[in-house]
Amino acid sequence: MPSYLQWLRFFWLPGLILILPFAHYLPWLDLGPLYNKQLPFFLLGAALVLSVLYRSSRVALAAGLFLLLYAATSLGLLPEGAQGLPLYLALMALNLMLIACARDRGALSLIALAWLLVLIAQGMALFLLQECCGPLSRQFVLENLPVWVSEDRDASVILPLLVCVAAAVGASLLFILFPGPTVAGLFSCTLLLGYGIWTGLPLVPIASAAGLLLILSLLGAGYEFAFRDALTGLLSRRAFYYHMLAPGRHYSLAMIDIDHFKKLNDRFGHQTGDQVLRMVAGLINRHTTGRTFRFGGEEFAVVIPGRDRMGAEKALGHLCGKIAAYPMRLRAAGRLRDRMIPGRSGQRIKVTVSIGLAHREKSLKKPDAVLKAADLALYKAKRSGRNRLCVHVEARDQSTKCKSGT
Ligand SMILES: Nc1nc2c(ncn2[C@@H]2O[C@H](COP(=O)(O)OP(=O)(O)OP(=O)(O)O)[C@@H](O)[C@H]2O)c(=O)[nH]1
Repeated sequence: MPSYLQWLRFFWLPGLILILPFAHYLPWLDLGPLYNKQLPFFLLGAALVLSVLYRSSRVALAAGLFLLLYAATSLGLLPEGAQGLPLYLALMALNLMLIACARDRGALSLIALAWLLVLIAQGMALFLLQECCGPLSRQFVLENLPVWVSEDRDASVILPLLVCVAAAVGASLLFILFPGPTVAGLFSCTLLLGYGIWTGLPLVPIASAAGLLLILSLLGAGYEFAFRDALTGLLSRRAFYYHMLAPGRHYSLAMIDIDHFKKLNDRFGHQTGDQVLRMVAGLINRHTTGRTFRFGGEEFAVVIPGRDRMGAEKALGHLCGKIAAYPMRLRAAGRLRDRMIPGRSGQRIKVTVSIGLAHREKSLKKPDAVLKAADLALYKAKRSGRNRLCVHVEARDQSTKCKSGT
């Protein structure tokens, strides 16, 4: 599966929250509970507490910021009308983008505290500015912004809207560079703020939805932590066991092991070994259908759903050859590059894998039995020379057939 499609997984749940405001247009849906004035305090408070537990300074700052703004408007310290609020929301979007750039350092760290003070100072500066100069006048906007943006909209929302769009673009670029649930959550919050400014939605549903988005981003981070392998980005062994509790009626299971990985580690170092693991994981993902898991160490498992056994065997035989033929070169700094550059020297690293494959069939009904058969086939592939695919064959002698990858 292409990596950009994998990124989309970070937006499934935020997407559901982001379409919530559109439910406005569905007359049969009662959105009354979302307008409960206490709800934002509960949701943002929960996000804040969870962020401390998850040691996420970014979510803590975002939740703290929303809480401050919501508390200030609830107490009447900030104007809730169309004149003042959009500017605060835009400033918030800008800060969320900046927060997304930072690294998590633990919610109670000194840096997080310093940042919170800077954010409060910004809010106060904006408050004083509005107090002494009055709200952003229509005249100012019309004079300083292109006419096309300010013809039929309320002028006071145009500048905040532009700031919000800039923040959302910045956050989306960040997400492309550092995909993850936290950046996805903060990016979704900037979109939410932009939507709030655009429609003039009251702060109650915006703050509630922001609380939900931040909670979901933490739950997403928890899921990644529990079910993803941090090095390769593949699903983890734990996810494999959960998947094998209900793998479906027809599937094939491949166990893939990198050959002589210990030697490679010893010769080129652990860092190079890690890069080889990442590259092999990427190649497996690219050249197989089904779900790929990092089973542990230098071993991977692929569960291919469906009855097409020949198709699975063909794809895995192909994978063996693709990995053996893949040009990996060692850079001077000990880093690998995945393409040969003509004229550049660098030691070539040959990486091969052995694969054991078993299909779910009459004699192998339970997932444990399929796993055992695939493991035996892998053992056979190792013993008969490595760099090959061996398939468990359903027969009286439970034999295997093998095919070399070169
Ligand atoms: N760089 C790196 N090495 C790892 C990681 N996990 C396990 N290893 C190493 O993988 C090696 C596995 O070695 P073995 O189980 O002997 O397997 P092998 O050398 O590939 O031998 P065969 O499987 O028989 O071809 C060990 O040296 C582990 O230290 C990891 O995350 N990164």
